[in-house]
Amino acid sequence: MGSGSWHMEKRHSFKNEPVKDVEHVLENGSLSIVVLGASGDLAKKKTFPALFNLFQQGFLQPNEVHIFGYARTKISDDELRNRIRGYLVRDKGASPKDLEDVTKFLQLIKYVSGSYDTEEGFRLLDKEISETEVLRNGVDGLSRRLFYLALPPSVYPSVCRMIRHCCMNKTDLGGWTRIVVEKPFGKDLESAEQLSTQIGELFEESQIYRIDHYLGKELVQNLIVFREDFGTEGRGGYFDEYGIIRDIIQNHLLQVLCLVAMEKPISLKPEHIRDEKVKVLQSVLPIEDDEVVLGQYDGYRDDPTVPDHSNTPTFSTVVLRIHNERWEGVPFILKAGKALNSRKAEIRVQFKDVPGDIFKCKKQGRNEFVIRLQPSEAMYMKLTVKQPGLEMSTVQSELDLSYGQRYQGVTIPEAYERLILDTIRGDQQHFVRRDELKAAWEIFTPLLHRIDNGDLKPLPYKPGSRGPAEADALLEKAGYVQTHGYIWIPPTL
Ligand SMILES: NC(=O)C1=CN([C@@H]2O[C@H](COP(=O)(O)OP(=O)(O)OC[C@H]3O[C@@H](n4cnc5c(N)ncnc54)[C@H](OP(=O)(O)O)[C@@H]3O)[C@@H](O)[C@H]2O)C=CC1
Ligand SMILES: O=C1O[C@H](COP(=O)(O)O)[C@@H](O)[C@H](O)[C@H]1O
Repeated sequence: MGSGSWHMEKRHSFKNEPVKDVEHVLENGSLSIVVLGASGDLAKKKTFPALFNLFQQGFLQPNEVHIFGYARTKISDDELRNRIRGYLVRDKGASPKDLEDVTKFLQLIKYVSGSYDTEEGFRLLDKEISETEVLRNGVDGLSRRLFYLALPPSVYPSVCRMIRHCCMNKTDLGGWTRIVVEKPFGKDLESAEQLSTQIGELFEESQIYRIDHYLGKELVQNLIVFREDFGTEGRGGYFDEYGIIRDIIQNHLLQVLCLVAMEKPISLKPEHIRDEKVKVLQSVLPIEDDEVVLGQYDGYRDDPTVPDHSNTPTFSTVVLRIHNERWEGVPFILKAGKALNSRKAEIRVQFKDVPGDIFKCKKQGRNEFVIRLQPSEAMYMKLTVKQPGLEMSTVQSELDLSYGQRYQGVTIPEAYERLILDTIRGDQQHFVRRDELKAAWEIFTPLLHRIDNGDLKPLPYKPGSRGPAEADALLEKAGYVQTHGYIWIPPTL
């Protein structure tokens, strides 16, 4: 950086670049990526598009990679390809080059049909993988096998057993077998521990990648507001069994909180970072009922897959207290909801008022540091400054780092893209370790059981609102001061 000016270097390529302090071994040889549950929603909307983006950027080399879809539905290779084709190219619209890449990518995909609890299908899958390995490797390549479980957790144990018995990498070729498991990892502490034990008997912790896609987002830290402008349309059956705390707060928001509140790790090594996150989780005090507001939007129960008397919260605000030297007395407010007034995810750090304010409370609001995760990724500092002019009056303004403006032409990778690449590279930094998962469930299980037993009831709120008014009252009680009349507008180009 020169004096008086600055410049930005664009990273033209970071393919195979080792990340500092993380031991990556450059590997060559056959890489088989198996998407189990390939017929499903997540596979078509997230997993295959992420693989396509990695392929387009050269991280998945056609001479090394083969992709397998596996599920019970009886379809051909081409039928699977046709199901996912329309999801591969991002919103921007497809260029002729994109379409050419889509065709090349789809040619790498094969489909195998089979059940999740019998050996027949998995033996067939192993045969298909082994044949491509022989074809790709010649004599000295590696056998790398990545199994992505885009499946309901109820089948994880049997699927893991089948992989272990039928589909492990060929050790005579070297390489590895890794499995990626989706949330929800259980429904409470006991069921999560049971699942962890079942999978842990089959695979080493270093082979298990518990994915939380919030950890793959570009801007991830403490999160005080999380709002969505859509309800549970089409997912009511799943959602009603889990509710907003299990769906978003216990995992995504808590992970983000850990990254904000943790102390500096000894190094960037995944285990050092995860050690610090566990310390934060273990320092969280039991949740008090009067620091929780639950809501359910009007109309939620109209979904035919939702029971008429459902007590499931679609909204929650929860105050967490971290009992350690740094954070004693600071409320961490986690808020998430369906069918709210806007769809956004952000971390908002509000600064206390300065004691002995010489402006005699004429300031418009408190200073805040905001990290906007989505949409319009940005970091901005909301500040009270002097209104330019002869008068000594104040106004709110911001120092704004908006990514769209600052990093023009740079495509921000999708969370799943980054995380799948991490799995291939063997980097577990952004995945949830077993003890982290346990500590996270320890925090929320007592509250969840009280909700499940009907001891706490959700309050109604209107779709398109901020949630129940009681939630704003809780924020205020916790010490958060809402700013009125100031709105940050993401800059347009
Ligand atoms: N969809 C999303 O946006 C997100 C999903 N997830 C998680 O990812 C995983 C997959 O989600 P999603 O794709 O939405 O799920 P789906 O309900 O679409 O299920 C995926 C596939 O699993 C098979 N399947 C469904 N139900 C059962 C069952 N009861 N027993 C055995 N097999 C079944 C079906 O394939 P077939 O019948 O062909 O075998 C289905 O195509 C889940 O754990 C979910 O919580 C996480 C974040 C977001
Ligand atoms: O895991 C889930 O996350 C999505 C929100 O993810 P985002 O990347 O779109 O912010 C949420 O809508 C869904 O209910 C939940 O299962």
